[in-house]
Amino acid sequence: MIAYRSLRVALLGGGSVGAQVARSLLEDRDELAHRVGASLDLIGIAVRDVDAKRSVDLPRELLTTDAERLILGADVVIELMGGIEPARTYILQALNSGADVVTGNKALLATHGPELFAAAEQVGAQLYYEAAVGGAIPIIRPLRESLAGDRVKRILGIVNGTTNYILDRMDTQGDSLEDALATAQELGLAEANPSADVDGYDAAQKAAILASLAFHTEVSVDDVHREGITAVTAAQIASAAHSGHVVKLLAICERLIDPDSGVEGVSVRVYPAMVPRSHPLAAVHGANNAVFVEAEAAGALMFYGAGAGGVETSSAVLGDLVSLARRHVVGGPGLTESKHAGLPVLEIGKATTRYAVTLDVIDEPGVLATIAGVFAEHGVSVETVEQSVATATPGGESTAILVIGTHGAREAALAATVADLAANRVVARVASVLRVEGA
Ligand SMILES: NC(=O)c1ccc[n+]([C@@H]2O[C@H](COP(=O)([O-])OP(=O)(O)OC[C@H]3O[C@@H](n4cnc5c(N)ncnc54)[C@H](O)[C@@H]3O)[C@@H](O)[C@H]2O)c1
Ligand SMILES: N[C@@H](CCO)C(=O)O
Ligand code: NA
Repeated sequence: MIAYRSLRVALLGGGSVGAQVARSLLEDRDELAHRVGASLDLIGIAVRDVDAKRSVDLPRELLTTDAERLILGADVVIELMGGIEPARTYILQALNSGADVVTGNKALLATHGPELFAAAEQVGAQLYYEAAVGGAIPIIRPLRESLAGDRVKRILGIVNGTTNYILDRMDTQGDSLEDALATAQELGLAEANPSADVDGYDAAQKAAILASLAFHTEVSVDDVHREGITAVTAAQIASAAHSGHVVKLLAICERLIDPDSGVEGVSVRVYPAMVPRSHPLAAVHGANNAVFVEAEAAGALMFYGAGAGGVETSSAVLGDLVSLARRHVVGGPGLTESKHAGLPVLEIGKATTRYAVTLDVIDEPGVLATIAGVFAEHGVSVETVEQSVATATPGGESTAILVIGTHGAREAALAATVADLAANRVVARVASVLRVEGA
């Protein structure tokens, strides 16, 4: 047996991911030592309660409630507690004492990333976070390293498994949103309070992290336009299916020329959108995640797999740990965060998207012309129009359903069109406005 030098590893958090990381560190000790060229010695696991029941039995002598003391004796700190505080303070403490850090904490990175990366750079420490986006799926390293010589133009990501599960059930089983959410909760996918997932907060955090890396620009979660899935109806899903689309909650990061100033910026947004069934993202079912990257030289790439799960996510954490530990052994500076481009983050009104607008209209001569006129007035070009059979309302009026597909239009122009349509006498109801992406 080769006598390796020892790297002291402190683990903060022994929950769903942390416990699996601890198990691998203990069970695969020799193999990991060969891969790293140093032995990874788990010196302790900081938990809230050493007597709590866990999915994996962790050696009692490793458990401690004194995280600060544990950090002081470590070469590498793995933060898997989640949340902003005390995770932020602990990571800063670790970096400032010269330790390298692995974290999966998207909430923290999307709000305090620049502060953490600056602290790491100041002391030449490394900060890795593959688990923060797409769980087990390698996407941070590909953006940070593999595509470092290319120019990413756009990312379309399904980065929240819970909402993808819900929308997939609505599409494949015909469930209502409420029923699909209840099933996701029964399966332990969605929390009792599902807001972080269904309101798009989790996806927005991941979008901020992806955009920062892809565009070499600091993007915070506050810069991300966010719409969740709570307003998506079974009727919208059925109507999307009818036109060969599927509805997905997308995290969209794209380079954009500001239509007003002509200056390049980025647009980062999360919302449910119709995706053509022929697009690779349409085939992402259940709670899986996928990130579709369009780069100038590489073309279209898709990264697909398990976006969550303790065992699966531990793979990403261990991959980071091995990479960072190798560098720790060899010495030299770690990867620093590249933010030199400093592109402005443009508000959603400057983005261009295609739309499907569904209207209940009065069925009388000239209505189609009136509606086409409203679109034309705002410079929104109509690509397709579909009218379905007229029905009589309880008031005796005849109505028809119109589904209007637009060419690419500015968000602001579309919003003004919809407001005018809603106020028009011939429109009984704007039944649905959904964006179309990936076409
Ligand atoms: N679970 C997943 O599938 C998944 C996927 C990707 C990323 N992540 C991220 O990984 C991190 C961990 O997630 P998880 O699912 O394992 O969470 P979890 O809730 O299962 O575990 C968190 C652990 O941290 C401990 N903890 C929390 N605050 C603490 C404190 N102040 N002091 C000591 N211990 C404390 C808790 O007791 C618990 O053991 C989070 O940032 C999460 O966003 C999780
Ligand atoms: N709640 C998240 C877990 C992984 O970040 C999801 O549903 O994808
Ligand atoms: Na990942």
